[in-house]
Amino acid sequence: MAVFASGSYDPDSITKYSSITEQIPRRSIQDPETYQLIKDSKPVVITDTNLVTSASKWDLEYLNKNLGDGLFYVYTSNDNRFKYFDNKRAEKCKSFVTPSERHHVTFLQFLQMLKRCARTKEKVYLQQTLNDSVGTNIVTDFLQFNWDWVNKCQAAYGWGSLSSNLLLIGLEGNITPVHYDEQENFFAQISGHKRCLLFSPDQFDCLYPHPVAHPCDRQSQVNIANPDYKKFPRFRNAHATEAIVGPGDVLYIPMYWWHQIESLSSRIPPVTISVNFWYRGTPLPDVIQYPLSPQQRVSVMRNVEKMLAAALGDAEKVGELLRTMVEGRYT
Ligand SMILES: CCC[C@@H](CC(=O)O)C(=O)C(=O)O
Ligand SMILES: [Zn+2]
Repeated sequence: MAVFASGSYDPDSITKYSSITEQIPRRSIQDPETYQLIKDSKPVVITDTNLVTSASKWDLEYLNKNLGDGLFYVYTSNDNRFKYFDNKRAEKCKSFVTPSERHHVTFLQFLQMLKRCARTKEKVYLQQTLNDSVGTNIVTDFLQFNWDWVNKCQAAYGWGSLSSNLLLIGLEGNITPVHYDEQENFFAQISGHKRCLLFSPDQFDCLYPHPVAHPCDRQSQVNIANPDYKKFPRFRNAHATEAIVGPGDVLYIPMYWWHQIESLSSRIPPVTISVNFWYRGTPLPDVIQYPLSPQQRVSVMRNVEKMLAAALGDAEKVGELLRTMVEGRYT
């Protein structure tokens, strides 16, 4: 494997997908278009926010010294895909095979797992909400994030409160497969490069999410690297927009936008480090404007699935009822 200069990535490590059609714009915080894109709930890479500059010194050694002796959620996967699943639902769903395994370990144990991956080809992904168990140096770095800028954005767009900052430490090749979140997200890249593929919320019908009651709610059933066009024919019509983010870049992932995030390979640094900023969405407007936005349609579909599961007393019966309601009547 070639060694790449620090801070670069191997362009050959980028899987070619047919569904990519355009690039996500890269803009400065000085550029008014940046704020128009965010206002329009459109993705944009903001290149000079200094949002997490205080974390640019975060590497495995510094984090091991300063993250404290708390426990961290670390996922292991036999392939390189880390598809999110709801642990509680997974435990209730006997037929569900977990796509990865969740471990609760110290940072030192995480480093040992990383070392083992070099031998076993297993993949590992630390995904931990930053909490008050971290050491004082990390608290200092955290307080030195550019809160002035991000708080101004939160207020300007009427977003809800910051729900969490998730620390992500991944290996080259790690993939978080296509899914959407019900939160606004400033995704800050600290170390290494990640390739981000985004699909607009109006492509819900091309991306076939699992049922809302399923452990993989919000996750697409389509593996975009090897789509099953028999089961998911409309994926042929999907079109993605792409960005490669590097240290200092902040990608705005609007709420309900589908995204797949891939850690690109480089040798220096051996891992990718990111911190996301998840904000609760804007509260519902007093007066609903019609036609509904694609995001509002997704929210309505989610509520219908939840309501029917509750009304029937069994989420497994929702599909049959919907087919009875629609087939031959609403087609
Ligand atoms: C568990 C969250 C993973 C992250 C993507 C990634 O960096 O792998 C993401 O999907 C998000 O920030 O919304
Ligand atoms: Zn996400």
